[in-house]
Amino acid sequence: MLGSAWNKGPRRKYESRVEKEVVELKGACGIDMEELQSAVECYSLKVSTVPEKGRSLFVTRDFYPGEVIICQEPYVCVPNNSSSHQVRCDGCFTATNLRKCSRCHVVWYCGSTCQKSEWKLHRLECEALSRLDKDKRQSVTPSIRLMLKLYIRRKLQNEKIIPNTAMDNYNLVQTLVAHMSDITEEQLVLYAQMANLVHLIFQWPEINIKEIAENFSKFACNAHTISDSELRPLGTGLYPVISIINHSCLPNSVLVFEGRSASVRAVQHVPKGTEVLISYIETAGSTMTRQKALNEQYLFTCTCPRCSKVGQYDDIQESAILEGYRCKNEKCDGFLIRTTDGKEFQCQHCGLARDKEEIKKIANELRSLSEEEASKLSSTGNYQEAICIYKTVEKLQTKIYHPFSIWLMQTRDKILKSLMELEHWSEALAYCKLTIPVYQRVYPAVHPLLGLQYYTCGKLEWYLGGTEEAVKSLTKAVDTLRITHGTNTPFMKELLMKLEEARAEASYNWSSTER
Ligand SMILES: C[S@@+](CC[C@H](N)C(=O)[O-])C[C@H]1O[C@@H](n2cnc3c(N)ncnc32)[C@H](O)[C@@H]1O
Repeated sequence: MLGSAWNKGPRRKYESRVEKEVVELKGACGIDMEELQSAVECYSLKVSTVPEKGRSLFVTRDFYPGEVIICQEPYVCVPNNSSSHQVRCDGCFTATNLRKCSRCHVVWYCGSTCQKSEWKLHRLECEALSRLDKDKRQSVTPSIRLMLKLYIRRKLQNEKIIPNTAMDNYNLVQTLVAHMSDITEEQLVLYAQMANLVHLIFQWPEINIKEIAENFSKFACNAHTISDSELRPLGTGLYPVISIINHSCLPNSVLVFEGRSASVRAVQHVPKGTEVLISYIETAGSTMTRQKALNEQYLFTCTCPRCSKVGQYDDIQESAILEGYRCKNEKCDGFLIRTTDGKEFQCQHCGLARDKEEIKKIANELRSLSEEEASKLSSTGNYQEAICIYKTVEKLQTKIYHPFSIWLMQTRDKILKSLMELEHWSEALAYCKLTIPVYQRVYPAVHPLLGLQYYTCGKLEWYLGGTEEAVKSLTKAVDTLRITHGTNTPFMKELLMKLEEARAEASYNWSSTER
């Protein structure tokens, strides 16, 4: 099944990462790197190479919380349309009033404005897709489409149909990290199969299967999930300058989207000369969980200040709370550590021992419950049935996991979302309140997820008539989200308006009780 170009000759041994970066910085893309440096200089930024990390983005002036460090339109992007995701418009990612392209029957648009704005890119894709039979069209996943669009964009820029700019050209894609020598054989085979499909769809002799496979590997560690203001995933995009930003589990910046355009905002003071760092992953997990996620998808070992604590008492304690077990005494909030003989766990607060076998039994019961089934049920609108499964999971998790467990927090979040869909506001508020102390513990004070949870809490309190509580929660939401999301987006304008209305209502209620 593998393409001939891929099979011919031995797999090239790739140069070491940093060496490769230096070659790329000085060599093939020399001119573009200079152009890129002057383009990012306008943002008060500089690209430098750091040992063990490769290219990195540094600030050349102080940035303050809430300030946009850089924003960029995608080089290419696609909505996550699939059988398990809502279908969205290729232009603006909306999910309403959609119509399929009448020729290829693959791509959707909300109207002629989006269809016209995407036409330059879609024309060649449409031609290629409409040659496929129905079965083959089914195999055109969002990742395949992202690759088709990448090559079309390259072709249109080469032919000067779309202009090249310093921050928007294919040479920047060429400089992205691919990690070809580090990925598993299984991934390699998958990328080669996907590359074959792209080759077959295009039938363009000038594109080479090996290069397409390498670009799939680049997507895996450089593309970003485009999400809405409430961090619900909508699609995937490649932003070649934002892709220069490295990861930290204690980042100084956050990546958010407004429509398809991406903005990186400072969440704390970023002094001149500091590296801009965002988080690539969910940072609520233990060091081991975070390291695993980073190693598997991004193929590096994080050495940020949080990860450097691995093995120290603080880190052991944090892992035991976030992902470990609870004390047998229900009134005790202590965390458990395995005893030296490995047969039991011991509470580090009250000293009570807990039998490993008893925990194992409940863990097995938990494993037999299908959370996958619950997630399918809620994605098809069967919220009541999904809640039943999640509540059984929650009951068992409460028996074994620490009250600040992230597993318990995630289950309660799923129950909360389903309850909101069913408009069971009062129970939803109770669940939201259960999650907030965990959010406060696992996320830094300025984190979009914490801000959004305050927002949900505030909205529910307001619907339920708790105006004063709503004002407090919405104020906390605004304090956080004005930094992570800015103040000019429709989402933030709506939140600010809700806060104003809640304040007005609270002062009216107060003045009427005074009278
Ligand atoms: C999106 S790219 C970031 C830019 C990249 N440094 C470059 O040279 O193009 C992601 C890759 O950068 C590297 N990287 C990112 N953050 C890192 C970190 N904290 N430590 C080491 N390598 C890191 C990893 O190789 C990762 O796969």
